Amino acid sequence: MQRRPRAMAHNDSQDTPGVPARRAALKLLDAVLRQGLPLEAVLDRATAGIDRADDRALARAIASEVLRRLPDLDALIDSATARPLPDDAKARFALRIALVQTLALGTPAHAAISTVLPLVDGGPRKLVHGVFGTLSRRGDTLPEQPTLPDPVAIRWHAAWGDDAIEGAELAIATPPPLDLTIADAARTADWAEQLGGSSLMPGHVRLPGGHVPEMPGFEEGAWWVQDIAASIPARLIGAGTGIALDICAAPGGKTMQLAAAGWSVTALDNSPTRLERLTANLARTQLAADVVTADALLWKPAELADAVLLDAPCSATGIFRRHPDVLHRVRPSVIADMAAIQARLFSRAASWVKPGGTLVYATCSLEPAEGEEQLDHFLNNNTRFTVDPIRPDELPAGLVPHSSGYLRILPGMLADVGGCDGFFMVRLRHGG
Ligand SMILES: C[S@@+](CC[C@H](N)C(=O)[O-])C[C@H]1O[C@@H](n2cnc3c(N)ncnc32)[C@H](O)[C@@H]1O
Repeated sequence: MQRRPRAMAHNDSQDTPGVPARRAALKLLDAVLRQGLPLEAVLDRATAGIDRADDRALARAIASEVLRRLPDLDALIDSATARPLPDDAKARFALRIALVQTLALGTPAHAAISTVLPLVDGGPRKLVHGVFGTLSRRGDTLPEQPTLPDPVAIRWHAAWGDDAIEGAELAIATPPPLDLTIADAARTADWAEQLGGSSLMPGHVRLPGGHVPEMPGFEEGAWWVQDIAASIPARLIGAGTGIALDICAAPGGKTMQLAAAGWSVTALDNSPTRLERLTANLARTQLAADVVTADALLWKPAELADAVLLDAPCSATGIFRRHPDVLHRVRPSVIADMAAIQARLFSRAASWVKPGGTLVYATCSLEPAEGEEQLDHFLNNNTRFTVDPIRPDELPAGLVPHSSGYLRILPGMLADVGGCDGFFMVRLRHGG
């Protein structure tokens, strides 16, 4: 484990305005880049003591943008130093934070550097000031198409080729749209009109953005936020009145889809805090499900289900647009660990499906080990199940099922209408 930057020990109350947000951004970057933690998991801790919501949001925005632009920021820094700074040098962290503000977030140069220099107090202030000044005078900019970190580019190139790399790099530079799933698909056109959005398929509305709690329909629970790709696994199960098990359910996007489609849903998750969000979502949308807090590797249902949805825990590399930390902290060992858990969950989920019933397996991952390879392994070990091929008419225009019947969503797909998350999903039928 590398050393921690000394700035961690500082008392925020001593700071001038603007500095606490940058100090929190430094803590977030330290947690992701050096400790390998998810940014969301450390957000509260890193921003503790910052009263203003907009300062907390700024800290997160700065850290996220650094993570999106890291290889290009580092190339700029290296071009202005005689010898490369170590990756974990406090000066490099400070420069990344200052530069991303001027080059990507529109902060004036004097504000960006004056709020970052206190982060290196008692350290290389002169160096940071000098490198920042050199780059500002040169008028260097970041490339329009950001560069993926090398290990990710190599891995995804080997799996998916040039187009996916190009698609991923362009996706990093484009703010993702806000997708909503409409509880009553028959009202899709009404909501698209009321909210000023467009629809890519029934039950879906896409907007450029928005302040969700203030938007019409939020309080009455007419819709919930869900990327269009994430809405497809539950759509593959369709409407029904039998028993559906959603066994990695929280925060509940797919549980709500299944409940709205008529199923008697049991929503299971092993995270009590994430299940609190699921329960609040059900209350807001006035949809019903039995909520169970349990480890799916130990739990068993009382009876077999007509449909089982396994939206398995995964590396989440498919959601890099909104969570760019995955580009840096998901290493091969993380993927292998997740794949081992997925294989166990997949075979347990299969044992809970009635003869003739449906099993959907999905991951928001761009790693074959969490998608195609899981399916191969499952089919080799569960001969009662066959792939129930996904049909093109079940998908938004622009997404096409693989010839083997599953759906692989890669970066660059749907790019002309704003893109979507990366996913793998397959529908299987229990042959009895
Ligand atoms: C991809 S997320 C699910 C997202 C959810 N299906 C939705 O649409 O809102 C995976 C979930 O699996 C849960 N999980 C991880 N390991 C689990 C286990 N062994 N048993 C039950 N849930 C688990 C996590 O807490 C997480 O909420």
